[in-house]
Amino acid sequence: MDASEENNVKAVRRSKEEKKLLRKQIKASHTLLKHEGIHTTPQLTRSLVVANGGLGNSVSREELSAALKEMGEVESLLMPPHKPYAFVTYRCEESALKAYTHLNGQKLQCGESSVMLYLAYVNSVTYEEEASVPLPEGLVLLEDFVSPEEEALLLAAVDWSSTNEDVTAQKALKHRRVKHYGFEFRYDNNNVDKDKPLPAGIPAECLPVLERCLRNGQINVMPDQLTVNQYESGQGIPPHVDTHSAFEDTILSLSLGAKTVMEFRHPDGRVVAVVLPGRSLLVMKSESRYLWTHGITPRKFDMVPACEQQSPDHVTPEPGTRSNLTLSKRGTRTSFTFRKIRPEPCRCAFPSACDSQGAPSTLSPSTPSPPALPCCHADAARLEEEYVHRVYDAIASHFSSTRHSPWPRVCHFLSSLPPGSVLADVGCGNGKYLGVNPEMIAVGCDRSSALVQICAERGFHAFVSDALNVPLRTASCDACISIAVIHHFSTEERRLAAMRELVRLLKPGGHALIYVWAFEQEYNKQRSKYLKDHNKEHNGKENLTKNTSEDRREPHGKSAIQNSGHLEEGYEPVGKVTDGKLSVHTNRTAFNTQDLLVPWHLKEGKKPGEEESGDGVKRNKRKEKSKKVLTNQTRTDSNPGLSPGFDATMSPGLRLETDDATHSPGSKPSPSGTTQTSSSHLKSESESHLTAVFHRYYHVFHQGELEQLCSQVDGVKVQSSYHDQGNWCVILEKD
Ligand SMILES: O=C(O)CCC(=O)C(=O)O
Ligand SMILES: [Fe+2]
Ligand SMILES: [Zn+2]
Repeated sequence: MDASEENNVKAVRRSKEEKKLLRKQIKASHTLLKHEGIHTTPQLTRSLVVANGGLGNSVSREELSAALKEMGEVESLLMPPHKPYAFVTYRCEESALKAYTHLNGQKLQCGESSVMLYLAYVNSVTYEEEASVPLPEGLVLLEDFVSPEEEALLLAAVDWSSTNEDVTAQKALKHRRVKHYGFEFRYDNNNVDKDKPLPAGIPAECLPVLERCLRNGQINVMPDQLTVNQYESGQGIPPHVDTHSAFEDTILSLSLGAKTVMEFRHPDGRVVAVVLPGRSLLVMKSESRYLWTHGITPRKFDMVPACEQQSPDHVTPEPGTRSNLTLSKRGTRTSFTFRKIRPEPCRCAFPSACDSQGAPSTLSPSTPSPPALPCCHADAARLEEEYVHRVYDAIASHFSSTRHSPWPRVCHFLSSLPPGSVLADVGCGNGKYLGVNPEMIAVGCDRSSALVQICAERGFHAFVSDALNVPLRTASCDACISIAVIHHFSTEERRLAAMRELVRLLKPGGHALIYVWAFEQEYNKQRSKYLKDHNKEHNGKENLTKNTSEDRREPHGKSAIQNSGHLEEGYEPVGKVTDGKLSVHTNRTAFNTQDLLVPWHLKEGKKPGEEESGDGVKRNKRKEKSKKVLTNQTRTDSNPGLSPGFDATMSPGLRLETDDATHSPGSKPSPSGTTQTSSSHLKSESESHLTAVFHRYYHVFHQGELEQLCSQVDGVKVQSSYHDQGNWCVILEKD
């Protein structure tokens, strides 16, 4: 080939790449318009939207900012929380042009992974910032309360290596380790034995700090109880109210070491995230102490204001409504929580949260009533965000640790695909189907970035995507699978849209396999494993039986679900949507409604590292463990519709690196305030466990419903349909 031929080939290749880039860019612009209402323009302007360069893609402000600054002087960089895009405005158009030319279609390295950036000009940067939420009443954060020297002294005062556990009641909880001084706080009854002081009182090193608090008026009596919590990155404490009957009003929490974000939740759904820097003192009094829950979501990154000096309170509304946020990596944090034992019953002004005044244990945060079935697209999206996406992100690692047996009939479908077939697994979870047939090219996507991260760690190709809008070319796949995904869409319209999207990806003649959870758990006189396991539970497996029955009468379930004082209602299996609200299903029982919330329990109290991700041996071990301790819904590999698990997110061995969003599923109010229910709450449990209950939304399909849905999709026919262990399944073929 002579030089001119070579140049021609290069030019052709270049133009092919350019075309490809253009296509991708158009697609990105289209998505921005469709989902976010962002209009891009072909005209050169100073502002650009950077698709894939958002906090929602785990891109940090620093990383993006560094790349953008290389192109010219940046006037502003707006990174809306949780979004997969950012806006940049340059001082002049030349810089914007340079950024467009050099960064569009280029990879940005973020941490160990990279994202492909697509840039487009915008006429205006339209992102509505909401006013920041005030701190809960009675909450005060005092920064730099102790000096670095005092911090070192206090940290050194805690001897974690001590084997004399009786003295300080040291405990390795699953999500953190704790030591108690003065009195032990017992996680089994969420209270203290007031007549059993511990041999070790509050360490002398704390006294100067406490005296300062007395002098400054933060407290008016000397505390006599100290709990030291130590959190590694990825660990947390479930949302709770410190038991009223155990402790007096004021609670001091001194943060040492790495900063973290503590979320405060009001029963009306308001959530305030407070950044606690190292060496700061948090004073919780009155409403913030008695009524709001406080908790730390277990994750490895927090969203914090990008410019910390600006905001003395470090308050960010949740879900994030400020755009000047960045990701902050967590490190080890040690907190000293000082409290005064309460000798008499509490007579606070918050009886709904007061155990002395008849409310359930204070560790159960009060949360509002469950959501109603959505009546519009926006409501549906919010419901799914709260009751599907956040839950899966929260349970991702445990979910993954219990999902290792691929379903035989799904495997059969995959194995029968010819070598070289391109497969898309939409809603791939931990990727358990991506490696089934090594002869094919399999790519997965999932709405949960935490699960996608697990796929990546396992060496699978996966990306974060909503099933309604998969960024793959039309007709690019020989086969698609959607296993236990479509039942999480809360309107028929959205279920249909998900199906259409799946079909869009297929080549003519391509096949899609779809599994959804069935209303009919008994079919052809055969009960599904899901129901059968219920029987087992009633035949002697003691701790399982206990879990099941607890599900039914768990008193705190009540407060989480309906927030009233009658313990028996609200957590009963409810046969229909009552007063417009979704009902809560009782696990391992037959369904009696199609749209429901399936409770799911996260336990705290296991030893750290018990569930590590890793090889098959470890996984098997985990499975054994799981059998012993998991609550009823955790042994549900027999049904892909159920995400099993005790708390995985709090499991150190399985923590994910990219948990940017806040997570405690259910912990945030929806932006509109229409779905205010928390999808998780805490209950106290015996055996030193704390259990958080999560609720996932499901629409279980009646017989024939899946086929009926398929019939509304043009250009595809149902090749076969069947019932498989409590699921309705179809294989579609594209015309
Ligand atoms: O770590 C903290 O700051 C809070 C600890 C806490 O809430 C507790 O132990 O009750
Ligand atoms: Fe607390
Ligand atoms: Zn009280």
